[in-house]
Amino acid sequence: MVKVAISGILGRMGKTIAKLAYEDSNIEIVAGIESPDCAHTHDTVGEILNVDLDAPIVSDLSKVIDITDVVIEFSNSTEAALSHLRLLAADKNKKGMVIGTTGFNDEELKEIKELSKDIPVVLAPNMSIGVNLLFKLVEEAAKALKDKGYDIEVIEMHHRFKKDAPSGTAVKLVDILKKETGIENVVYGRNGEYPNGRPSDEIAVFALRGGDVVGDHTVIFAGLGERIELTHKAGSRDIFARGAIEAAKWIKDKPAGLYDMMDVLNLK
Ligand SMILES: NC(=O)C1=CN([C@@H]2O[C@H](COP(=O)(O)OP(=O)(O)OC[C@H]3O[C@@H](n4cnc5c(N)ncnc54)[C@H](OP(=O)(O)O)[C@@H]3O)[C@@H](O)[C@H]2O)C=CC1
Ligand SMILES: O=C(O)C1=N[C@H](C(=O)O)C[C@H](O)C1
Repeated sequence: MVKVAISGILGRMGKTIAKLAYEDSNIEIVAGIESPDCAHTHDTVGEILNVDLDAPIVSDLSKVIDITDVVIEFSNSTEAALSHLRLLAADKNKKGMVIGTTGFNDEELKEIKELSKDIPVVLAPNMSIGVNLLFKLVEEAAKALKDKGYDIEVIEMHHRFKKDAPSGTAVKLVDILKKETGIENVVYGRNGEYPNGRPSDEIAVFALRGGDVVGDHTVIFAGLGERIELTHKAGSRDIFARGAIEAAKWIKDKPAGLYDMMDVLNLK
């Protein structure tokens, strides 16, 4: 049995994870964590799910750290996620953390790497099986098409409420593409004059926002006379939530270190 505290419990992902975790006989939800600034609409996770579950909703992780094995972090705040990680890393019991929050800057990522020397951390901008397979397929395609005259464009679309752009998944796709192709120049959108047309040594990223789109990602490799498009479309947040729950089970009792969903899903 893995005892989890879910951070961002009142959010879209927090509620989805709580619903699926409650149905999982190997998981016990011991607490929900919300922002100290949020309107305190629920006292327990049971009230959110409309079930008999007395797990308290708190705004201070230190109040529930002793009863928690793993924190599942899906707040929309990178500062909140980092402050939770700092607390866990400093705790003598070395609990694990699964981080789904996106939008970390380079300095924050450096700190996550440093703190994960003390506790096991799964950090993944996308916890679905499909997207993690997409990462592999994109790596293969980029390897095969490197220096063969294919322009690379990345397009993502998400719901109108999303706070960060481009998505964490698109950032990871770009990291893979940069590594495999050696291209360093990344542009975000286009506007203006291009007298010499599209430079071959760039990767372009387009972040679309609108409506209730759960999350779409496409990588285009466009050559002269043909085009390959690798696309993943999420139809439900359950795919991310299931991944987060699997990661929480996987990370319990793992040695300290920084892991990703490729480790959890054995896709490496
Ligand atoms: N890795 C993955 O597979 C996926 C990652 N994500 C990422 O997860 C994050 C959350 O997404 P989503 O659920 O749609 O966002 P929501 O905005 O719906 O939910 C986030 C919740 O976090 C809360 N929050 C803010 N500050 C704190 C804090 N200090 N402690 C605890 N909770 C806090 C927010 O409260 P308030 O509203 O009051 O600010 C809100 O209730 C985003 O970064 C998103 O990109 C999303 C889907 C899949
Ligand atoms: O905010 C979201 O909704 C999502 N965020 C993640 C990201 O930024 O990549 C994953 C998913 O696409 C949904």
